[in-house]
Amino acid sequence: MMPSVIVEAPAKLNLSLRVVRRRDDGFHEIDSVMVRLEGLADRISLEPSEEDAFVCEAPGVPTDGSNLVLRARDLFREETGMRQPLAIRLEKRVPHGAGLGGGSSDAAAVLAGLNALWEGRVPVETLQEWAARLGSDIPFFLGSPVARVTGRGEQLGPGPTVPSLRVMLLKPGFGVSTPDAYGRWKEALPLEGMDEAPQRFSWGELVNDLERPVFRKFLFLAEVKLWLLRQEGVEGALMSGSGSTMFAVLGEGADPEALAAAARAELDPQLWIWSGRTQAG
Ligand SMILES: C[C@](O)(CO)[C@H](O)COP(=O)(O)OP(=O)(O)OC[C@H]1O[C@@H](n2ccc(N)nc2=O)[C@H](O)[C@@H]1O
Ligand SMILES: Nc1ncnc2c1ncn2[C@@H]1O[C@H](COP(=O)(O)OP(=O)(O)OP(=O)(O)O)[C@@H](O)[C@H]1O
Repeated sequence: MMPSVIVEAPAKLNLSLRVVRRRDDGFHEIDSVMVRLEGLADRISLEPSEEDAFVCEAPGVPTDGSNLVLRARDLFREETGMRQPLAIRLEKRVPHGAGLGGGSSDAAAVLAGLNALWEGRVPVETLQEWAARLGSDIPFFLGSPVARVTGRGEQLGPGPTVPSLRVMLLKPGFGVSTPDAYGRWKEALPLEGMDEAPQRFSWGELVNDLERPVFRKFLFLAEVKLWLLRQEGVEGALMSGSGSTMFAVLGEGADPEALAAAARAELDPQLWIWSGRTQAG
């Protein structure tokens, strides 16, 4: 019997997300700098067994064939002919509907993990081609921790040199649907009082063209951004991907625990909050 493997599936942030145009196939051409996070990751165990099984206890995450973990498993099997039954367990730590690429990262981790069980026979470029069939964001998770992505998100290029950034993530109880966010792009009018200009840093800029359409529907997210920008030690604030996670880039003087307590007291006691670092590129 093959050995088992445990793979980590880290979350991502979009430091910049420019939407260039809507394509004829309904997808949007984007130009984005994506970074992976250090220490915020789902965990997936892939255990060769007598028959297939899949366990995921996270509320709201599908356990049927629509879960990206199973879609990645099935695609790997179709392409390689690997037949070994597997007991798969997915432990979610990354919230879903959050713009953190949780499901995408799970799919990439399964492709990489199954390839490890398959003695690394599939080159990473081929895994990335398969990944792109499952979702636009997935190839990124099989490449460098910082990358510039174009096309519908599946074309990877070298990213800028970004140091490990101190960040704080805040997510309200609701999620945002990615197709809905892209669908509202362009129609949305500017929001009064909202400065959409890129926030510039020595390593690049923070900007997200999906903020305007998403903020129009979820004004609370605009409030979170403005609140963050007023706090001491916060150097920048942005929505990640299509939301609903808002993140702050923290200066060395910021106190994440005090910030989290203030956010819960002043914005929403139910906020999910995580603080840590991005992986350096
Ligand atoms: C918002 C981001 O997270 C930013 O990194 C991604 O662009 C989303 O990528 P994803 O979740 O992997 O998206 P997919 O699963 O490929 O697509 C879901 C849906 O989002 C919309 N979509 C997605 C990617 C893209 N470049 N343009 C789009 O219009 C399409 O309606 C698509 O049917
Ligand atoms: N392994 C998975 N983990 C989480 N959600 C999954 C998974 N597989 C399928 N889904 C479905 O996909 C939806 C979006 O989840 P996901 O975590 O990928 O969203 P997201 O944070 O918006 O990602 P992105 O940043 O790629 O837009 C979920 O609400 C769920 O129905």
